[in-house]
Amino acid sequence: MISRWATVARSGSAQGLSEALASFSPGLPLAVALSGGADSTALLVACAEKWPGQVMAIHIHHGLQAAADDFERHCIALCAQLNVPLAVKRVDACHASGESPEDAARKARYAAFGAVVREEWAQHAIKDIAIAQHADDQVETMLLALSRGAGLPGLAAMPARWERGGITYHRPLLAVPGAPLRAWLAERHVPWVEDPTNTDEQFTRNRIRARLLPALAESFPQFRETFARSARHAAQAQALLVEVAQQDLVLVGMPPAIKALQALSPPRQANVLRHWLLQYGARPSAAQLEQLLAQVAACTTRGHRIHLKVATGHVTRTGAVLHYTAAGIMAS
Ligand SMILES: Nc1ncnc2c1ncn2[C@@H]1O[C@H](COP(=O)(O)OP(=O)(O)OP(=O)(O)O)[C@@H](O)[C@H]1O
Repeated sequence: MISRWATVARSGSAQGLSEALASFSPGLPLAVALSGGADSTALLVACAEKWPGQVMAIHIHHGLQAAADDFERHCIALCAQLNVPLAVKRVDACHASGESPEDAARKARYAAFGAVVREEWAQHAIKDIAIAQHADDQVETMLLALSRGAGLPGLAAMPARWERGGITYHRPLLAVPGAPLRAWLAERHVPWVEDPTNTDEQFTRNRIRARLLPALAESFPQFRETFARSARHAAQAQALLVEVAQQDLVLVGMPPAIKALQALSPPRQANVLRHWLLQYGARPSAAQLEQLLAQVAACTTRGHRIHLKVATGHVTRTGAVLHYTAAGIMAS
C-alpha cells in the first residue's frame, strides 16, 4: 500500500494531495465525511492508505435528491473495498421557512456527524473528522461572500480546522485544486458519484465554478494561492475584532450602557454591538447596524426612545441600557 502511494505521489496530479496529507496530523482514529463525490472519495482513499486500520467513514443520507441512493451505494462499495468501517445515517433535512435547503442539509449533517461519533461509535472515542472541501471550494466561498457584500467573517471563508461539540473538524485539502483530485482517482481507477446538481447553473456556486474560475485562471494563474492568503488575512483580522469586542463588552457592560457605548469610536461601537447581538444569534444587516449607531448617537435625553428591528427581534432602550428582544423573550 505504501509503495503504491509513493509511486502515485510522483505524478503531477498527486503532488498536491500527497503534500496536503503529509502536513495533516489529526488525532486518530479519524473519521472522514464521505459524500461519495470525487473530493471526499479521494480524501478517504488517501487517509485510509496513510493510517491503515485507523480511519472510518461517515455518510449522511439526506434523502434530498433521487441520486441519494447512488451515493449511499458507492460509499458502501468503496468502504468494503478499502476495508474501512462505514456508518450511514439518514437525516430529515427539511428546511424551515427562511432557511435555504443547503443550510438545512449542512446543519443536519453536522448534527448527524456528532451523533455518529458520540453514540454509534462511542467505543472508538473519535475526536477528529476530516471533510473534503478544497482550494476551488474556498475560492467559490469567497466569491459568494463578496457577491453578498459580506464583511470579514464571510471573507475569511472556511477555516482549515475548528471545533464544535467536542469534535475537531479538519479541511486538509484547502490547498489542493479540484481537478488533480479527480485525476488522481482516475489514475487509480477509483470511481466516484457525480452530483447531478453540480452542473445546474441556477445555483450561484455552480455559475461561479463554471464561468468565473476559468476566467480567473486565465488572468490570474495564482488565484487560488492569493485568494487563500486573503482569506487568512481576513480570518486573522476577524479574530482580532472578536478580541476587541470581548474587551469592549466588558467596558460597556451587559446589557450595554448607552453612555459607555457613546465613548467608543463608531467602528468600535459597531463591532461591540455586532458581537453582543450575535450572542442571541442575531446578525444585523448593514442598514440596521447603521440605524442603531445613529440612534445611540442621538440618545442624549432621558426621553429618547429606541425601538429598532434587528434580525428577527428588536433592540430597545430601557433607561440607561439597551436590550435585545428575540421572539418575545427579552435578552440583556
Ligand atoms: N452526505 C454527506 N455525507 C457525509 N459527508 C458529506 C456529505 N455531503 C458533504 N459531505 C462532506 O462535506 C464536504 C463538502 O460538501 P459539499 O457538498 O460541498 O461537497 P461535495 O460536492 O459532496 O464534494 P465531495 O466531492 O467532496 O464529496 C464533502 O467533501 C464531504 O467531506
